[in-house]
Amino acid sequence: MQAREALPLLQVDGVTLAFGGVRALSGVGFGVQPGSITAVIGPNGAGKTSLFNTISGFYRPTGGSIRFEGRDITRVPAPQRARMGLGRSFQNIALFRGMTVLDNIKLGRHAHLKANVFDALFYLGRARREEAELRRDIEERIIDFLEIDHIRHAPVSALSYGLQKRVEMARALAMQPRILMLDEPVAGMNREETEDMARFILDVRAEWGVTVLMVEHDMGMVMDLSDHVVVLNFGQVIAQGTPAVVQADPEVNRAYLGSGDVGELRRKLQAAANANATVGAA
Ligand SMILES: Nc1ncnc2c1ncn2[C@@H]1O[C@H](COP(=O)(O)OP(=O)(O)OP(=O)(O)O)[C@@H](O)[C@H]1O
Repeated sequence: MQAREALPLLQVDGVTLAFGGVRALSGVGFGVQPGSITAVIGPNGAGKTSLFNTISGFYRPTGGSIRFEGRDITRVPAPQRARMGLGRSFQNIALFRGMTVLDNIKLGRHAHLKANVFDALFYLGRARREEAELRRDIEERIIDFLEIDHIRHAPVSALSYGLQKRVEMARALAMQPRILMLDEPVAGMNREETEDMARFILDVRAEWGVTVLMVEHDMGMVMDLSDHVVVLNFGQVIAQGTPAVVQADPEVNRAYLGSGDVGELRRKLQAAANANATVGAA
């Protein structure tokens, strides 16, 4: 929890996105505070992936603006946004499956360094040595942190789904992001894998100082981990605030009722509330 409101690290204002006649996003606005864990939730088709793709620059919004560290990035191309510090994972894992874990992580790092190729040429020998050392340091720190040392030389295709998700997080971290965007980080995971991932998300903030923005369907996890929750429905923000505020919002309940998800949502919200009451605030 932050002691006071700082300037948002990421500010989304009035973002609108249309695919032909389909309005995927309509005037979406929210801020991500530095050091926070912010979650975007909503029923299927609410616009969560479209929003993520717009923030990371894969989609160009038809209206509105996105500011990152105070700078307007609405028209900045996706690779540049990544180098500026917007790292992300994908709903359907986007790793190179035939390559090893380590090579996938190296690729994340490479994307980060690409902008400095010409600078590096100037300093050639020294810069290259320093870069190689730094690169190794970062890779080792990430491998150690995510507890994936034992699989570093394994091809990604041989790993369980949970481990692949962890490697994807490692690759995103290798870019040394200021904000880590996680698209359904625990989708398809069993309970143990989910708990591991929740711990990594909390630790990534605590130990690496990385701000987290995630899309997630697992309500227990969202309510446990998040400082701020943004609820989308039909491409609009229908509620946002702390987990407690969002859980109490009648429109949120109606949105899930309309989608047929309400039984599941209520059960999970109740479980999360009970757990919070027992454990106290995180
Ligand atoms: N590439 C696309 N072309 C056309 N329509 C799209 C495209 N991507 C998304 N949409 C539409 O935009 C709306 C929002 O979809 P989006 O995938 O962003 O929702 P979501 O909240 O991520 O859903 P889910 O939880 O199922 O992943 C939907 O009506 C969807 O059909």
